[in-house]
Amino acid sequence: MKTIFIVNPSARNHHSLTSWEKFQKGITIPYSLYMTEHPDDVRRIAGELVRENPGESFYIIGVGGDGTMNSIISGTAGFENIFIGYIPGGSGNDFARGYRWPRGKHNAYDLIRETLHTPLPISMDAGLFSIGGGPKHYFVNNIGVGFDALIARKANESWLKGKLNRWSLGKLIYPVILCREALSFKPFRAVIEVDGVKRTLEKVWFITVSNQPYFGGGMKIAPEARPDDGVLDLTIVSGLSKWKLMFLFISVFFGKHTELKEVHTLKGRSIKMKSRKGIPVHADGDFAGVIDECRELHAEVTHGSWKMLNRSRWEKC
Ligand SMILES: Nc1ncnc2c1ncn2[C@@H]1O[C@H](COP(=O)(O)OP(=O)(O)OP(=O)(O)O)[C@@H](O)[C@H]1O
Repeated sequence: MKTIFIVNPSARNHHSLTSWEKFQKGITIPYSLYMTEHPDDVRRIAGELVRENPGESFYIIGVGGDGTMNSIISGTAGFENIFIGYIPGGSGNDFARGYRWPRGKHNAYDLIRETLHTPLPISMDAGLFSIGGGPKHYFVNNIGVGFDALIARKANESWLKGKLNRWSLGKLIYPVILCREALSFKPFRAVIEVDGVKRTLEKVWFITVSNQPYFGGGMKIAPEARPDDGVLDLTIVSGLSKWKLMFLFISVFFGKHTELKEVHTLKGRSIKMKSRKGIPVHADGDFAGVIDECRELHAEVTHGSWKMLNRSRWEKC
């Protein structure tokens, strides 16, 4: 079993490299290190490892945030002998929350070391999506259409996120942008199809399709979602007044928003979505495109498509 660390030096607005350099000094297990410049580098690295070491198994440990874990899982899905671990180093780290992985670097490292000689893999799901019949991409946490995608996009573009990340306060950007954008956002009509059943929804703020419960740095948007159950969880927010949006924003941290009459939940394996005007889409917190009448979103679950290296935290529940 070989251990490979794949570090995204640009996570947490480039602050992850400095914290990795400090952390690296404490690693006692043998490992190889790759710094990636682009998300696509991971597939090339995984391909080379598997070709050059036939029959060998690998622990691939991502170091970064949710975008980094998306790139690691997208780049390694389909390789039989790859087991994925994580050293959290991003701004939001919802991957750690949703996959019951330690959020502290040192605890995460201990968990990886625990299974070094006796792997305890667990198969996990991912989601696949495409827009307007374009290329398919993976998501590991969730995709969102509407207001949440708008917030994610504005937050990633904001100069303030970089400044806040310097003090590990990056997620404070979300309430700031939410208040600003809520004033001008216009809810939209959407047509969705879940496992073949069509519905037209009016005055939609956003629709999230989740593989695990968390998004936006700790908001429990899909409290019932499990990344190993073979289904995706939809959270639909529609017909909400602007003042109630603030209430929803607070209650979502506790997963209580689903009790509001404006919040509906569904489960499904195959989802289609379209809307009349250009509505933004995010995948794992990164802007992924827009949907409209001609550009439909398709999402599906890929059950058990990758392996996480330690199942011990799932056995306790
Ligand atoms: N393996 C990779 N190598 C280089 N860049 C990557 C890699 N994976 C993702 N990226 C890019 O780096 C950006 C930031 O990475 P990431 O999302 O991991 O950190 P973050 O935004 O600080 O954390 P979080 O998503 O948890 O809030 C991503 O938006 C993506 O474009």
